[in-house]
Formats: sequence, structure tokens, C-alpha cells
Amino acid sequence: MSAVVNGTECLYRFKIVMIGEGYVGKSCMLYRYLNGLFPEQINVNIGASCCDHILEVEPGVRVQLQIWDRNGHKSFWNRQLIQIYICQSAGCLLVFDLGSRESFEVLKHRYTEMCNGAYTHTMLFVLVGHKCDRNEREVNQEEVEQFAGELGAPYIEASAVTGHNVAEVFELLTRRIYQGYLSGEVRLHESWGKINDKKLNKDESAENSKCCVS
Ligand SMILES: Nc1nc2c(ncn2[C@@H]2O[C@H](COP(=O)(O)OP(=O)(O)OP(=O)(O)O)[C@@H](O)[C@H]2O)c(=O)[nH]1
Repeated sequence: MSAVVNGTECLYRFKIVMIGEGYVGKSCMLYRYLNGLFPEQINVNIGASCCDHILEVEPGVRVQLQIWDRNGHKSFWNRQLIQIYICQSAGCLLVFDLGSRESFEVLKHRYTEMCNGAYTHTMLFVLVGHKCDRNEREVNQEEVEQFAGELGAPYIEASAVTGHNVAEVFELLTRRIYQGYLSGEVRLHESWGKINDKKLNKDESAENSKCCVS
């Protein structure tokens, strides 16, 4: 079965979440991915926002991505929220700012919190060192690679300013989930993974992406 999303037939729907401290550039990265440019101005993300996007993982196999971007500031972060936020997610982008040691430490801490009970299903990760356009670096390659090894996740550097590797970040995670599903590593939930024939509103947007805020 499949569903028609904004006029395009999709076989799967993957929920992806973006996690990282406030100000690491998650919203700009998502904006760059969806719109192909760096935002002149980004609205303050109060709580979380969700965007839909369609990606073809192999010829004829399209996935509806539901990408959740949560404000990373510590006042928006607690265990209950994590649970709600990552519930039914197939994948997660763990984002830190290469120029901020603190953002890396906070990210590791949040990952530990997620492991301590909040996520009970298999979730695949991609670790993202963001703002690689800048020269200042406070996090060295070795420790990043060590963390990526612990996660069993690929590490990629990106910049929403230049666009470097931004599409690759989202596509890498999506393809990992898809391959994980094919190999049996990831189980897709009935209600969100393999799309049923529930029709989504075709007329909401003429494009393949749409956003909402909660
Ligand atoms: N140099 C550089 N700055 C960036 C990049 N991406 C975003 N920024 C800047 O980083 C700041 C924070 O960007 P946001 O996208 O709002 O960060 P966020 O992680 O979504 O922040 P929260 O919503 O608070 O969690 C803004 O001033 C952006 O202009 C990048 O790739 N390079």
C-alpha cells in the first residue's frame, strides 16, 4: 500500500528528530535542506516544529520524511519531553557546533539521557559537526570519532551557511533507516513506518515540503 503526499506516491513515512543544544544551527540546517538557501531570518523555535519532505531512496521508492526540530535550549529539555519527542522516531540527527565545546558535551549528555530509558526501540543516528564554514574549532576530530564509534553512527561535517553536506546529512540518515528496514535492523511501526492508504491532503501545498509548529 502507499499514500499520496502532495501529489507524490510514498511507500514509507519515517519520523526523524534533530537533537542538539540551542544555537547549534538545527533550524537553519533544516531550512537550508528544504529551501536550498540560508535563512535571512529564522523564527525562534518555541517548543518543536515539524516539516514534511519527500525523498526517493531508490528508483521508484519514495519516503515521506517527517522531520522534527526541537528548540535545544535547556529550558525546553527534560526527560518527559525527550520521550514524547523521540517516540516512534526511526532516526535522529545529533547536532553540535564545531566551534562550541559545550554543545558537544551537552549533546553527549543528552544522548546518555536518551539511552537511559527514554528510547526503547531501535533508532539510527548520524552525528553532525555543524558550522564547519568557521575556522574556530573547540572539538577535536579524535573525540568526535570516538563518540561516533560509541553511537555506531557515521560522522559528517556540514554548514547551513555554505550548504556543504546539508542534503547529505538528511539523505544519509534516511538511507540508513531504509537499509536498516530492509536488513531487519529497524522495525517500522505499523502506524508510521510503512504507509497505509490514508490519504493526506494533496492541496495543502504545491511543493513537496510543508512545516508546522507545536
Ligand atoms: N557560521 C555559521 N552559523 C550558523 C550556521 N547555521 C546557523 N548558524 C547561526 O547559528 C545561530 C543559531 O541558528 P539556529 O538555526 O536558530 O539554531 P538552533 O540549533 O535551531 O537553535 P534552537 O532553536 O535554540 O535550538 C544563528 O545565528 C544562525 O545564523 C552555519 O552553518 N554556520
